[in-house]
Amino acid sequence: MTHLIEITGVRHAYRTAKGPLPVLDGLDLAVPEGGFTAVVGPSGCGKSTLTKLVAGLLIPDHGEVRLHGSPVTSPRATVGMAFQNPVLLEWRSILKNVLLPLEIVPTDLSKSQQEDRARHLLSLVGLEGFEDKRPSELSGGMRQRASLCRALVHQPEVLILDEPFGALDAFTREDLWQIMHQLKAKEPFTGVLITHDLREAIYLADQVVVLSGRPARTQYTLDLPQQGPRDIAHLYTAEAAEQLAILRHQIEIAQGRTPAAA
Ligand SMILES: Nc1ncnc2c1ncn2[C@@H]1O[C@H](COP(=O)(O)OP(=O)(O)OP(=O)(O)O)[C@@H](O)[C@H]1O
Repeated sequence: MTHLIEITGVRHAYRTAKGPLPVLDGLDLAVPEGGFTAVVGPSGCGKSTLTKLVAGLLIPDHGEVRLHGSPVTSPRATVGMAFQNPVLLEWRSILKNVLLPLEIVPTDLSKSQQEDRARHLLSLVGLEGFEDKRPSELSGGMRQRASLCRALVHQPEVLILDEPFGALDAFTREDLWQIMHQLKAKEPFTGVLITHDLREAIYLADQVVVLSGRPARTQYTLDLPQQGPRDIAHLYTAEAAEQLAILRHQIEIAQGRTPAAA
């Protein structure tokens, strides 16, 4: 199978005043085109570092990160990112916030096509009618929906989501999960989701990768094949309970609280 994202044998250490801090030590990850991989692991194990490597914001000390077979050696504009804090610019309308990447990334779209695309994305996430509002006039969940549109507006080949729903209340978070499935059905992308929420991982992803404690390596991969959007009711099935139990066990191993089976 050809993979859009291929990470092989990646090792990376940050240079700090106290010497090198090894963060990744044997990271392997492959995401096929159109795939959606969730990455979970103990706090501070190197999950955000992994996203920086995919975006080309960091270059690994050893090993390789490839997108469509070509090594990532500098920042890639074709990677869209959304974070826990949506960081929308208050002096711009919601529409103009969503259009921001198209002012930076080269595009063949005319100004009116760009605006049509931004409006289309906003309508897909239920923000039709809010295009001219300022970020502070929207709820946290609405701001996060706008930031997802901004991450997708330039049709990135990879969408990286670094705990985008972590600051939302449980109900808003579930709404956003369902919106993610609807978005993916209409605006296909290849995604990497960093999360601490195992339910979120099994609801959204078709592959969950568990990282070990720092320095992190790929400890375990759970495949969750899915055809089309998943019903939220999936989370209350025996199958989901079993998947969650497997992942919880793996996290305990990663945290050093349970020894790995021989
Ligand atoms: N630029 C940097 N320089 C030095 N150390 C860093 C730098 N960025 C991150 N670190 C350290 O590297 C380790 C891994 O950080 P990273 O943010 O990748 O972990 P994480 O798994 O995303 O954490 P969390 O689950 O808490 O969000 C942490 O100990 C962090 O303090």
